[in-house]
Amino acid sequence: EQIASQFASDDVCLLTASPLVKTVTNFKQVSKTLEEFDVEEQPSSVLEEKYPNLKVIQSAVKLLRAKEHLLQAENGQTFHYKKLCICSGARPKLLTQDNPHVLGIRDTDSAQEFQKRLSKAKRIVVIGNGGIALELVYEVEGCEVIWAVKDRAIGNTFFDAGAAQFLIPSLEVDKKERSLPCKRARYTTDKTGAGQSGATGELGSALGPDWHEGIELRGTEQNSSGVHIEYECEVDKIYTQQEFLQSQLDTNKSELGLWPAYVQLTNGKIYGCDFVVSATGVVPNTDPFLSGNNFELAGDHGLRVDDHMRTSEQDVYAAGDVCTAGWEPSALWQQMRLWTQARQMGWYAARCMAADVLEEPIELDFCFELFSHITKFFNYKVVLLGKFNAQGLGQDHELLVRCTKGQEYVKVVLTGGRMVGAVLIGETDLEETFENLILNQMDLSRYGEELLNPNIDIEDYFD
Ligand SMILES: Cc1cc2nc3c(=O)[nH]c(=O)nc-3n(C[C@H](O)[C@H](O)[C@H](O)COP(=O)(O)OP(=O)(O)OC[C@H]3O[C@@H](n4cnc5c(N)ncnc54)[C@H](O)[C@@H]3O)c2cc1C
Ligand SMILES: NC(=O)C1=CN([C@@H]2O[C@H](COP(=O)(O)OP(=O)(O)OC[C@H]3O[C@@H](n4cnc5c(N)ncnc54)[C@H](OP(=O)(O)O)[C@@H]3O)[C@@H](O)[C@H]2O)C=CC1
Repeated sequence: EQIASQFASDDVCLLTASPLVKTVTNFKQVSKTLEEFDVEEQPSSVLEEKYPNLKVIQSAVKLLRAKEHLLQAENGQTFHYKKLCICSGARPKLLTQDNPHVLGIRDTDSAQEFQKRLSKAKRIVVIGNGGIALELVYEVEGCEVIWAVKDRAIGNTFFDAGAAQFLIPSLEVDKKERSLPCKRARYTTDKTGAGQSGATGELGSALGPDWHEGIELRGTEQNSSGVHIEYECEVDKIYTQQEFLQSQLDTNKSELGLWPAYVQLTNGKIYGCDFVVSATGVVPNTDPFLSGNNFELAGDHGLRVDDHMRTSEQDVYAAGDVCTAGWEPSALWQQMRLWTQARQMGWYAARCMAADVLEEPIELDFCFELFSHITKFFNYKVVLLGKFNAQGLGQDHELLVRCTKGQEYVKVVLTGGRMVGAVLIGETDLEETFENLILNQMDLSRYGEELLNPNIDIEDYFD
């Protein structure tokens, strides 16, 4: 959209493997860096009507020859470009490939497959301790969930053990008694039921906020059988029923019951289950269509981009989950593969492409100054700012925490008396003030613990 509006008389092509195009709507800048928006899937005609110079072509790219500036699509068309931006996202990094008992969740198709399998399940095992696992264990009903996490506390990619402690009781509350959802970015999925995947069957767009809204995530049991958490363990082995029964494992097999699959954890425990959800992160979508070029990849296999979102191939930019920020980041920003950052990177990459064509200078956008994310976990609004988990600070930091059970959890990270990060759970109303305190790096030493005193209106304090 940004390129099409900046170069109204040039042809812009959006090549996508998905039949529907995701668009950002109701964009709202909540504060300097925090933003809220909806993500909607729309037919490509909506976008083409808005930008007459934009053409949406629904066909997966099968080959890129960057030196020749050309792309080949699966529908047989060849495209010559002046500038190209790769936004091919990421795919689930599954525990094991091609195991029919292991599912990942990424797009509408995989979410529907999950729902179908869940509707016949009594027990599932969820592996991983990030965004998807947190959402699933809370949303699934009528099915026992065994949740195996590597860490000592839940949700390690998003918060610390204190926040986890605050959230855990929500898992025990009966779903009917849970409070109403709070406001957050809404993601709407295609209601026609049209699948998203392209010809390769693997290229649907990632789901986003509230993907589970409107999908019933229910197993076969009448009552919710709850979530059982196994801490500090990983998967040792996954057995099919036949493999398990034939194995020499020193365990009472009949006691474990008869299940389609069995998961052996590194703590020695074995659980029978209907299937396993591998919510173990993502890997950028770079193959096979980018092979044969000279792209520099980062350690996480993302396309490394510089501060102008340029890859190592000339005139090829990248944005979103597929890329890895290769510039020296601000002390308060880190990359996380999220909607917010995908939108910001796409918008900034387009501006960089335009600046390069027009030979104009461009500075790294302000949104990369401070990490910020608004989301929802266990029905609580969650705001993450800066080095919210004291990432990279070693021992050189101090934490201040305020917690009211069932209501709010506030944590700030200070280093040298200055605020560098915060986790805000619940309706704290502190995000804007804390964002300002982090951005202006004011010395807060003299306020000490008063900073989180609930009887002080902190907004007035620092006005
Ligand atoms: C279950 C789930 C829940 C999530 N919840 C949240 C959340 O609450 N908040 C949040 O901020 N983030 C969330 N995320 C993360 C967020 O969805 C991603 O960070 C975001 O979608 C990345 O956007 P992207 O455009 O880079 O990639 P994608 O959205 O994955 O889009 C990539 C596009 O590239 C296309 N494509 C791939 N290969 C090709 C090819 N060869 N040719 C043509 N087209 C191709 C695909 O069809 C797709 O349309 C969630 C992710 C998942 C899986
Ligand atoms: N509300 C939100 O903002 C949401 C965001 N998302 C995003 O969607 C994407 C996919 O989500 P998700 O898959 O949950 O990815 P995440 O990166 O959020 O979490 C992956 C989790 O799996 C763990 N893990 C990795 N490998 C293994 C393994 N072999 N065994 C056990 N655990 C392992 C990771 O631990 P470690 O970190 O120690 O490697 C981490 O806890 C992410 O980019 C995520 O940010 C998804 C849902 C909601």
